[in-house]
Amino acid sequence: MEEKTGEARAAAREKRLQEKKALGASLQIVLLLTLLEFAFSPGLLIAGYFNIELGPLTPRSMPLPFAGAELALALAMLLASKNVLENGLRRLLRAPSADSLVLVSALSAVAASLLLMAKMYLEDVNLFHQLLFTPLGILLTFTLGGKYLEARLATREPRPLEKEGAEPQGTEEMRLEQEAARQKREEEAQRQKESEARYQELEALRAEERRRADAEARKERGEPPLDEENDEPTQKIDASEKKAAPAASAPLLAVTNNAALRFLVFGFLLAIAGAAFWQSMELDILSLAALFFATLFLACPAALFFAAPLTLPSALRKCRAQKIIISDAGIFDTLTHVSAIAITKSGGITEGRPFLATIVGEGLSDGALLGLAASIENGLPHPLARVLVSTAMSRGARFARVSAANSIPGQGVEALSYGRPVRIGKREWLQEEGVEVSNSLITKGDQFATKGKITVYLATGNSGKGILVFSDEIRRDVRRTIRLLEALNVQVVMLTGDSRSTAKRIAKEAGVSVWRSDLTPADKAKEVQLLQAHGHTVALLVSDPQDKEVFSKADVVISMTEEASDSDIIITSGDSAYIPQLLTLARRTAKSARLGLALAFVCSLLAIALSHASLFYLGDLRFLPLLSILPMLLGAIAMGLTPWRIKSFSFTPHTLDY
Ligand SMILES: Nc1ncnc2c1ncn2[C@@H]1O[C@H](COP(=O)(O)OP(=O)(O)OP(=O)(O)O)[C@@H](O)[C@H]1O
Ligand SMILES: [Cu+]
Repeated sequence: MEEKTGEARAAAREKRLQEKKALGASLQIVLLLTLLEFAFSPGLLIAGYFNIELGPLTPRSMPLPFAGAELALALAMLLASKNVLENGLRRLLRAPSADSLVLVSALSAVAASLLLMAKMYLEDVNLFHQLLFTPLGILLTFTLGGKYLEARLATREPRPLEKEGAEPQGTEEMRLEQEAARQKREEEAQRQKESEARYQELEALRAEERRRADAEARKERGEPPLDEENDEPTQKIDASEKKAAPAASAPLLAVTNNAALRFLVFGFLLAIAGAAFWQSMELDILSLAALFFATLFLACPAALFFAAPLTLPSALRKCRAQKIIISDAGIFDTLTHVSAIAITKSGGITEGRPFLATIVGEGLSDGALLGLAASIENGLPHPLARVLVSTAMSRGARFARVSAANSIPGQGVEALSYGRPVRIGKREWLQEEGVEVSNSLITKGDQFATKGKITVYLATGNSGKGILVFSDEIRRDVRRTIRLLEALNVQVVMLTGDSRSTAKRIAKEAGVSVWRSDLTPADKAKEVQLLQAHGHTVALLVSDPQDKEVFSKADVVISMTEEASDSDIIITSGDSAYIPQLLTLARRTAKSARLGLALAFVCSLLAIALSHASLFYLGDLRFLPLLSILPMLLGAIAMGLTPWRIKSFSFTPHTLDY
């Protein structure tokens, strides 16, 4: 599984930047060589056509030396495009990519031209104007140019939102809040690092113990002791993976690679069919072979490489206009495949702004309960903890002295107060820890839970002392969003760490039919993986930027707050209705690209048909170079016209519905 951390993204970006530089350099060289090639063949031919006497420079009198010079230029071009061609070769037999298509096409151009040169030499005819070296230069220029534009698109920084200008009200407050949140996050990160270190120590100790026990058991059984280094194999795998040749980055739209395979197969079929036809017409073998390779060359639409740079920017612009931040243009391709979305309850389904609704005490006053709870939670980053502390402060509850708290993710928190353990969290967890919770307390708690409230139990020693009941409103936009998602055939799953009863009620109110409750963060990650195991491409809608574990598993991470800066897509307006619309936009983008490719391919087919017609009616391939340059241009133009489907798309915010 690909890890989607900030570092991995930065590394990928660095790689793209280097690729871009290399592509830019190759592009310049190939462009220069193509221009030279142009001066050579069409230039000299036109001069000859107008009877401008160039003496020894006229290809009519000495075609072969000129062809040789052109060949030399063409070989230099191939050398300059080495990276693309090598990459194409590497993938040709395993999984042909767009680069493989270019490789086959480029070599075909050279092969066809060499055959024509052979014919020129053997039969003493002048076929100078049929050579495919200039079209080859154009093909390579288009390829490198498109790739360069794509790399530029991939490395563009997501533009930060305008800082100045009309700020919505309460921005200052929001900024302060965010600042505070950032500080909290940093503290939390520090704490997490410490606890991780502790955990690793513990793991190491446990592993040591296990090894020792293992060794002893073996000794008893009289088996020879195992090698100590049992984690060596994994290291070896790592090393070999690193040694593998540096593969080029994936294209921004996978559709280009998928289409390339089809073009390749079609090209071969057409070339074979054409050759078979002319064989029956008893065409000489050299012409036959030249035609075969020329067909292969024509079947490759150079527009393939313009698919991403010509269609994606309009989609990205649409997003930017709605203040949707897209971290990486490549994520659009993943979006087109999204078939399931996991939504965390707090913040995704509910507002994510819980408030303390009621306190149910048993043997402790409400004030004492609140004070004790707040003292334990003091300084913890959990949303419930923050609410407890601020509520306790505003109500003037007295804080108790407690030891440092130990929080268990998805369960609760424990601390020591006057030597006695005090715990606050889920009922099941408390009971597992040996806490007695009275039946009347359980009944009351369940009543609140079935109403969709979050119930947190507090216990001192091993007796339950009360329940803190939190309310978190359902988002107003969520029902519509879920309906829209289902209309797009996207499976919606709600994930929550809360209890079954609470989850059931919230899910029902929001219109979510599939939900999973009582999940720890690790369980949430597993749920995402389970969906993937069922063949889904999974988007994750998160509110809590701390759920790193789940983050790294999902294919796309969407969030509705800028706090979660690690996510792939941030909908800053916080309107969840944009999510289904984003999926629609992505699907349309892919469709546009596919349409453009289809048009480009039609241009190629037309060129192939015309070249056969020319052989049939005129008896030679005199228009071959023209017939190969024109479809490339037309294909690229067609590609540029397809984004009209994206331009007609517009986001409709949820509020318009009211
Ligand atoms: N610091 C805490 N204080 C009190 N209860 C806690 C705390 N941490 C976890 N819990 C208990 O565990 C449950 C799940 O917590 P978790 O943090 O996994 O869910 P969440 O992120 O708040 O909500 P969701 O999973 O719905 O997004 C909470 O509802 C609460 O009962
Ligand atoms: Cu081509």
